[in-house]
Amino acid sequence: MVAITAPSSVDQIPLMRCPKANAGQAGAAAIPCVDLSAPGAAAAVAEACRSVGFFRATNHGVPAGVADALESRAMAFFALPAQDKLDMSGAARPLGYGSKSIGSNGDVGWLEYLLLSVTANSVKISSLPPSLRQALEEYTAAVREVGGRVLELIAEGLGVDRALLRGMVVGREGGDELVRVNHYPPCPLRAPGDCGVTGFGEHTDPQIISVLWSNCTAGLQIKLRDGRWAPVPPDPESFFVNVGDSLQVLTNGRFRSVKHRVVAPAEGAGSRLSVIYFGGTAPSQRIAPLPQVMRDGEQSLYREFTWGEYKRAAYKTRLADHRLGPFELRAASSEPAAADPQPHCSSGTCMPQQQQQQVAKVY
Ligand SMILES: C=C1C[C@]23C[C@@]1(O)CC[C@H]2[C@@]12CC[C@H](O)[C@@](C)(C(=O)O1)[C@H]2[C@@H]3C(=O)O
Ligand SMILES: O=C(O)CCC(=O)C(=O)O
Ligand SMILES: [Fe+2]
Repeated sequence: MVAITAPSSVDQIPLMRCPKANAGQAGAAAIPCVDLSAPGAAAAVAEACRSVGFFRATNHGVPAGVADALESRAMAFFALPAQDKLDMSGAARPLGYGSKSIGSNGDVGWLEYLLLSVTANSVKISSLPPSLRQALEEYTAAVREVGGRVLELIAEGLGVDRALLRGMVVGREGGDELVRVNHYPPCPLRAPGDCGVTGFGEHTDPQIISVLWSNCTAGLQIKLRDGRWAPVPPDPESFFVNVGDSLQVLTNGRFRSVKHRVVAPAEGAGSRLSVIYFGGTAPSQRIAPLPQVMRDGEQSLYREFTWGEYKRAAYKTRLADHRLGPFELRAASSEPAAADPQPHCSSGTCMPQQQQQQVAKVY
């Protein structure tokens, strides 16, 4: 097991329980798969973004070694003492190294992570080990290509200029692309009832798209349109793409940003490692429905805003909040209740505090 000495401020975090996925294997089957190199990929991508807001992408052209190299370098980094990780990366504010605390508004999860900004040519990192830095650079260059290809396919599927969305995001000067490496060690805690421990609580991603890779340890779940949670079977040979809030707005709600969450691996399951590329745009970019997707007389469901404005507002919210709410113009885009169909612990805490403290020391 990876030994992490958590900073004392997070030793006492309440760990949230995470009810089991309730869409079962049928839910997993509901996850669309798109061969990015096939003829008809644009239509398939658009249909997946419309129906689920999430899909598995195959034939993406990234050699397996690229993610594998990053996985081994990242695991070696996360195995270092906490102080070394903090010294090398700085404490997440929001960029840097974080442990258990997500964002700055009280969200917690059973994970540690690196959150990094991608600049024009490279990942902005001060003093990470050179081998990790190199693996991150290579991975980022590759995943950006996948993101760019997906954005071209989305544009084609929507019937807008093929380069429009890619140009908003990939390598855009002054843009806002992020890479996050999440490490979820096996969790020795047992949540009461039919629950697991929350690794990363339910949320939507605020950007345009997110492209995720994970190792073969499961945990990611997405919320289907009918409110059920579907497990996403891991597949290190594929990438997983999800629609972010900004793409929901750019399509005037035709594509919906998908709620997702991660359940921490149980003891014996191995560590989950995920790497996510978040394709955001420049702070000055206006986020509004693309005129080319609108039908005659169709009204925007959202008031106008820029990415900078949305991001500032988003970072003041809690993970599970409906971040687009304050930007919606009418109830037509109503969000299904955030509440899970299965009841949560009323206290929000599922571990006796003494047990939490013990576990914080193990983890
Ligand atoms: C609780 C939070 C963490 C987050 C910023 C926020 O206030 C709400 C959105 C969160 C999220 C989710 C997707 C990405 O992981 C992330 C980097 C992002 O852009 O929005 C995180 C933010 C974070 O971890 O700082
Ligand atoms: O780690 C994962 O699989 C997903 C994490 C996630 O949703 C995020 O970092 O925004
Ligand atoms: Fe996410």
